[in-house]
Amino acid sequence: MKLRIAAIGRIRSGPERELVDDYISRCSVAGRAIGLGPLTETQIDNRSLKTQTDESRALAESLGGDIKFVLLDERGKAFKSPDLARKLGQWRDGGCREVVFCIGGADGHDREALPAPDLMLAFGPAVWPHKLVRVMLAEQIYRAVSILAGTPYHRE
Ligand SMILES: C[S@@+](CC[C@H](N)C(=O)[O-])C[C@H]1O[C@@H](n2cnc3c(N)ncnc32)[C@H](O)[C@@H]1O
Repeated sequence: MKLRIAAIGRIRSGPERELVDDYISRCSVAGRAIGLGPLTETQIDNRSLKTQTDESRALAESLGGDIKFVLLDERGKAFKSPDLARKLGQWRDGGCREVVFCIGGADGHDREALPAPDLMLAFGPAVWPHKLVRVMLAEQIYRAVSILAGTPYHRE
């Protein structure tokens, strides 16, 4: 089952770029033997997108068919890491082809321009900057894959 982060805005360089790239590559290695990955990233260039609705439409167009759609939103459900891992494992075992995790831009999502999500995932009720959300999401996906792979990365 492929894994993908789709995000509004491009992170070209800097500490967030380095962290996201590191988790993406670690995740793709850890998931290889257990049918998860690669983890990839779609960065949506929003320089010519004028409104939140334009951004959400562009996100919707990038999704593709036959996917599980995870919307990142502070109003969503917070998951313990092992529970997120379990959810990904269930989707993989159920024959899901790809999971796409979507992060909005500075103004968030226009829900009417997006399909209904299979899961709305929150990293708590606080609003985080979208670049940090991308780093945290890449890490949590890597953590979930590590849990399913049985590696010692995650500790409780
Ligand atoms: C700066 S926030 C946008 C905040 C916007 N005012 C709103 O109402 O959604 C940019 C994006 O980061 C993600 N995000 C921010 N905080 C989050 C949280 N606590 N949990 C999950 N995603 C979050 C969401 O995808 C959001 O669209």
